[in-house]
Parts: sequence; structure tokens; C-alpha cells
Amino acid sequence: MLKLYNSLTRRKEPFKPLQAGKVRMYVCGMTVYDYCHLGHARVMVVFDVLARYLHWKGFEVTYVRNITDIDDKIIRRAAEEGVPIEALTERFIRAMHEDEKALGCLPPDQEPRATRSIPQIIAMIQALIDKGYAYVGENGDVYYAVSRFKDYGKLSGKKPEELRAGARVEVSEAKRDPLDFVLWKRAKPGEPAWDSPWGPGRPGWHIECSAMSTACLGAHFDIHGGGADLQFPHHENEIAQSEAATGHPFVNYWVHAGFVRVNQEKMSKSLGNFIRLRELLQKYPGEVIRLCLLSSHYRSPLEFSEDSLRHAQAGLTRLYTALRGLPEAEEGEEGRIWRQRFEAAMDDDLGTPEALAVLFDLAKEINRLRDRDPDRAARLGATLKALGNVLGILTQDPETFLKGETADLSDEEIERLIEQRNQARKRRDWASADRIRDQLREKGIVLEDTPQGTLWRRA
Ligand SMILES: Nc1ncnc2c1ncn2[C@@H]1O[C@H](COP(=O)(O)OP(=O)(O)OP(=O)(O)O)[C@@H](O)[C@H]1O
Ligand SMILES: [Zn+2]
Repeated sequence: MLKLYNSLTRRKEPFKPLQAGKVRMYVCGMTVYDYCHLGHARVMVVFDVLARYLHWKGFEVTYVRNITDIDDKIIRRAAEEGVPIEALTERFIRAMHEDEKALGCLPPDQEPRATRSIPQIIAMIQALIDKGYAYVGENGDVYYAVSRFKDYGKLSGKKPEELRAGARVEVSEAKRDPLDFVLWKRAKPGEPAWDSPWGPGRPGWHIECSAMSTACLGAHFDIHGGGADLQFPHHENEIAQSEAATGHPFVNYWVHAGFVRVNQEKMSKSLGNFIRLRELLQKYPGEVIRLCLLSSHYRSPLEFSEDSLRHAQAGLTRLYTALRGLPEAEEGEEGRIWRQRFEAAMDDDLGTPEALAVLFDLAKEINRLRDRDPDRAARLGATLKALGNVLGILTQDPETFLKGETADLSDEEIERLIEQRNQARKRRDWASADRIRDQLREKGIVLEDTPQGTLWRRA
């Protein structure tokens, strides 16, 4: 049985959906004012794997991920570029979809956009006002009254009194309590605006997600995900809004992906320390980036390095090399054992590093059997491919992947590297010699030292 770490209870819990056999999942998506970076890629891939894995276990999954297509940063960026907001957001939504596809993610079942959900947002704000959880400030903005919601802080473990002590209030704001947050922002002249009972304006970020998730999945659903940065205040505020507005519990399992970091800092658009996914995709296949992301547990911080990508590249080459040249076969009885090992790893809070270790062991076993018992090797190959597919990898023809891998090394380059290695060996510089051999092996070039010299072949 799948166990998931639930940020709400702070422990791993057996996963039981509200409705037998069906899972409803909402994930906070991108604010579309720039290209996606590796942090976004992690959220995309982690929840894609969760959706795929639940599906593999027999659940019918509805996966919703929103698009925040109106917000201060978007407005500012569009003004800087001198383009209409919609042109800006369309450009980055399209880019996001391309990136996501390159990473091998299946599209979410629904992608609601804030600007297309205004009626639902207004209705929820109205419900909050009617029930006494929200008020119109003197400046015309609508605020959520945090003190009215007695469970505030249950997700983040933060206490309102302590938050209040540390809070700072901007003079321009009309909040009654420093913890109150905006639900509806009154438009300033020239800003994009939608009509509402409180005058023309636009929604706050937190209410968008409450309204869109409820509209798509109902008041109470199974899984809500996002990056760890969203736990507070975004998700805390979502709970306050939704539970107050609907009178129902909101979400059963809160799942948060750890940060992708650069020099110990969160990779983020606002910090400007981000590496665009599209740039990486020019150097590495999407599947390599995906494997790299899955090599760490989803809750651990992931320190980005080119080294980790190269490592993933070598790993994927190893897996495809095991599959290459195997005859077509159905999975056999023996595959069951491997499936069980894989499932045990994944059931433990989506243990993708351990699940990948199972795949690498399986690849080793296939290589061991390849010459001795090709049929058995082929049946295990079918299992390797099937399990890889649950993680969204090994989806290509091995030959195609490996050709792409070696395509950037011409015969001349290979010969040149071999010559360098021979020189290193003459100098008894074994470390350099081994490094060149490994480098070639990663590219799928196998060396064989014979009395006549070093021979090479594409593996
Ligand atoms: N470095 C990161 N590691 C993991 N997840 C991240 C990272 N950065 C963003 N996310 C997640 O990606 C999703 C989209 O986030 P969003 O578009 O608000 O990006 P952002 O880069 O955090 O923006 P900003 O830098 O302006 O705060 C959210 O679920 C968020 O938690
Ligand atoms: Zn959200």
C-alpha cells in the first residue's frame, strides 16, 4: 500500500482516497511571466510520477494543475516589454507546455487559468464575506480575516500570535490584522480589471487556487501538491479560505516537493539564480533531466550541478544499453519479483532513488543473462521497460536514444580520445586513463585493449 508523507500530519500515512479507486489531485502551477527553470521541472516531474504511479496501481486519477496568468509580476513584466498581458502569458504558457513535453510529462487533465475562473473566485469571496470571514478594507481591497479561522496555522505549524509579533504592516494597506491577506485587489488606473461587487479589480493569488481547485475537484479532495515554498503562507491560506467558504474539510494529503537549489539557495525567478529548462534541454535530452530529478527523493533539497546531469546521462545510457538488441518478448513470471521490489520502493513515499536502483540491478541481471539465456534476458527487458515507463523513462527505442548519445562523438574524436588515453597510460597516469575510458563509456563507446592496440566499438 502506498504511503505518502502528509505535511498536514507531519508523518507518512497510508494513502486512502475519498472515493474508492479514484484520486483527485490539485497542484499549484506556474506564474507565467518567464521561462520555466529546473525548480518548476521538479514540480512537473514529481507530480507527473505520482499521477502515473497512482494510475499504475489501478486508480483513476484526475490531475489538475492551475496556471496563474494574472499577478503583479506579470503586469510589471508586460509593461516592461510593452506587450499586452495576454501576449506575454500566452508565450510562456506555450513554452511551458513544450518544456513539459520534452521532460516526458503527461499533460494534466485540467489546467484552469485564473483569468478564466473569475466568476468562481468572486463567488467564493462573496461566500467568505457572507459568513463573516472577509471584509472590504477602506482602500476598497477585500481581505480575509485570519483571526476568524480558528485552525489557522495547522498546516505550517505556525502560531498566529507568533506570526503577528513578527509581522510588519505596510502603511498603504487597510488590514485590520497584520495576518490578514488580500482576496480582491482594487484596480489602480491603467491596471487590468474585472468587474466585481467590490468594484473593478483582480483576484489575490491565494483565492485563485481555492476557487479553481474547488471548481474542478469539489470542496473536499485527496491530494494537494506544490513546492515546499508554498506550504506557508499560500497553502495555509488556501485551507483557511476553502474550509471557511465551503464548511467542509479541504484536502486529505498535502504533498510538498523540496527545493531545487543553487549554492544552498532556492532556485527562483525573483532571485534571478535560475537555469532555464530550455537551455539545459539543448545540452541534455529531457529524459536525462528527468532521471536526474528522480535520482533524489522528492522531499530532499536538490543541489543542482552539471555533474549530477552527467551522472544521470551515464545512468540512462546504461539502462538503454541493457535493452538494446533484445528480441521482442512478453514479461515473464520472473518479472513479478522485480515488480514487487519496485513497488515496495515506490510505496514508501514515492522512493524514486530506490526504485531506480531496482532498475539498475535489473539492467545488470539482463546483461549477465544476455549471452547465456537470451530469452530470459528479453523477458526481463520487457519488465525493465514497463517499470521505467511508470517513471516516464525508457520510452524511446534504445537504438534511437543511444545513437543520439554517440552522435556528438565522431570517429575522429573517439580516436583522438583513445590516443590521449594511450599517452596517459604510457605516463602511468592511470587516473586520467580511466577517466577517458569512463567518458567514452558514458557515450556508449566500449574499449578493448588487445596486444595489437586498443580497439573500440559502439556498444
Ligand atoms: N526552486 C524550486 N524548487 C522546487 N519547486 C519550485 C522551485 N521554484 C518554484 N517551485 C514550484 O514551482 C511552482 C510554480 O512556482 P512559481 O511560478 O510561483 O515560481 P517561482 O520561481 O517560485 O516564482 P518566484 O521566484 O517569483 O517566487 C510552484 O509549485 C513552486 O512551489
Ligand atoms: Zn496554489
